[in-house]
Amino acid sequence: MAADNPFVDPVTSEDETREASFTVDSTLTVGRDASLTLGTDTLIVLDEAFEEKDSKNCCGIFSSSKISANTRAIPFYNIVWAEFRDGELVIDYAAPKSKTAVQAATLNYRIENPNEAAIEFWVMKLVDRAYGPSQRRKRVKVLVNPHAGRGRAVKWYGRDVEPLLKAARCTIDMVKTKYSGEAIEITENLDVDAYDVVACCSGDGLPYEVFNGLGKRPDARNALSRIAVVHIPCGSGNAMSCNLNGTYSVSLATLAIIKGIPTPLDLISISQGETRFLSFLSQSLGIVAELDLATEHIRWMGQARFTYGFLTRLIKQTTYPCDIAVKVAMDDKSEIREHWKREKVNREPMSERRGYNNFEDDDASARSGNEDGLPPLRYGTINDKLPDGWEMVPHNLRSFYCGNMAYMAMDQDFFPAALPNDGYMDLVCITADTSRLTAIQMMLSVENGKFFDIPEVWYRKILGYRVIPRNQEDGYVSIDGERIPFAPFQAEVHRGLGTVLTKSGHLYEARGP
Ligand SMILES: Nc1ncnc2c1ncn2[C@@H]1O[C@H](COP(=O)(O)OP(=O)(O)OP(=O)(O)O)[C@@H](O)[C@H]1O
Repeated sequence: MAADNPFVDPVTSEDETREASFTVDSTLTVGRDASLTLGTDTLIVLDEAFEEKDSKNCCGIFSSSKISANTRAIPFYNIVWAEFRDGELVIDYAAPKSKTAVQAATLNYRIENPNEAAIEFWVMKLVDRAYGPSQRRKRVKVLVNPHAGRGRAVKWYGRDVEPLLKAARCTIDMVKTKYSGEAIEITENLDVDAYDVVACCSGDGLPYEVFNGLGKRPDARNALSRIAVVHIPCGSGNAMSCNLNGTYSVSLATLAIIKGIPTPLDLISISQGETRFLSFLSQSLGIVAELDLATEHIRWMGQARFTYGFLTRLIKQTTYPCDIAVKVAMDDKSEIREHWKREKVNREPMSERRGYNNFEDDDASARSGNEDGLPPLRYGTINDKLPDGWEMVPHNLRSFYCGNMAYMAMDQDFFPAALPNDGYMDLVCITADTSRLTAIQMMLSVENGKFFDIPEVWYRKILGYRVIPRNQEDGYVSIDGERIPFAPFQAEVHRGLGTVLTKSGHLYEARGP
């Protein structure tokens, strides 16, 4: 049973019998004046030497975990490795450096006349508690975009990422990308049996390339389910880390990845012209796409450029005419909220979170065709006739915004009901008849978490859509923050096609609706 359930620590379950016949104290004495105790959530370190070190002020990184002059508590979450070798006990952990950063640190104790079996068993229990259901010693392909953000990704990798991965005994294979699109080539040809994780030290642009590289392979489905794509926030747009790691901190994101639990991720096929590619984060047209893509010239304003861009478009009452057909799954906010609450406590195994096992819709093609490549399109491409039951409706929108994750940036929880693998995209449309005042309220409400409840926010869970822009020579369509041609496109979601690592194993780090 334990092997089927990612939320049960298999090592713990299997070892219950071993433990029963092996009376091991939770406290390990590691010297005359020191002991280590496995507490509920922390390792409690009692060491007379702390007092002395404190008086010499040489134990700064440990001070935030101080319980008393000679006792410290290290959360199991922060412990990344422990081993007993050649008479020495070594515990590697992420020590708090500031409120928003951790750094690799080590505790060493040489033990005279050790009871090796007892110590090894104690170490095993410590590592079990430190990792829970998360895989240890992950094999990580790291891709660093040297141009991401303000060009500091390489420096941050060396300072914050690599030391923690090494402390966790991960296998590391790092490559700096040399040109745009190289991450697609690398992952299209990656030996997926040799790695567990592809980690992008970048903005959201590199994960977008990685999903698409894996998606181009003849064994796309296998590759996308085996390899967890993760993000270490080094760019200017870092929504992925916000959703999965709950942080913009490079070192805290690295720790979240070391401890992350494989989680299936819905991916979206976009069909435009003759091409098909994948989106993992969002698709937008109208005001949000322009803010994403057309405010580069005022980048010096920082986050304020979005507010400025939004207000100038609002004053001009800019609208975006288009024809839209949507395959709606839920359009009632209370139903959507109940759905999210149900999913929050859903502990279905991973295998049940991929594909549409009980798809009651019109088409069985989703499970037919090539078993290995990308799943067939249930709703066809943009060039096919409109699927049965879909209806093109003319709209005059201010914004068409479709999300697969909750946060679109730090504190920008646009899609609070989004879930990693419920098999739906979340769609927010803002219509032209929304007053300027309401539009401003909406903008402000995104930060204070009240966006979902504003009556004028038109929020739906959907399976697919087609958009055809009208009466505009040119404009902006943004897919995961990347610009694509201003031309008709169609989207449909594939349940749990991709894989990421999350802290919970099934939710984003957002509050929910
Ligand atoms: N060596 C390179 N030279 C130029 N472009 C690169 C290189 N490596 C990656 N890229 C491209 O940089 C783009 C943006 O990358 P990323 O999202 O990592 O950073 P970012 O700072 O958030 O960027 P942006 O704000 O421009 O989206 C990606 O499309 C990627 O293909």
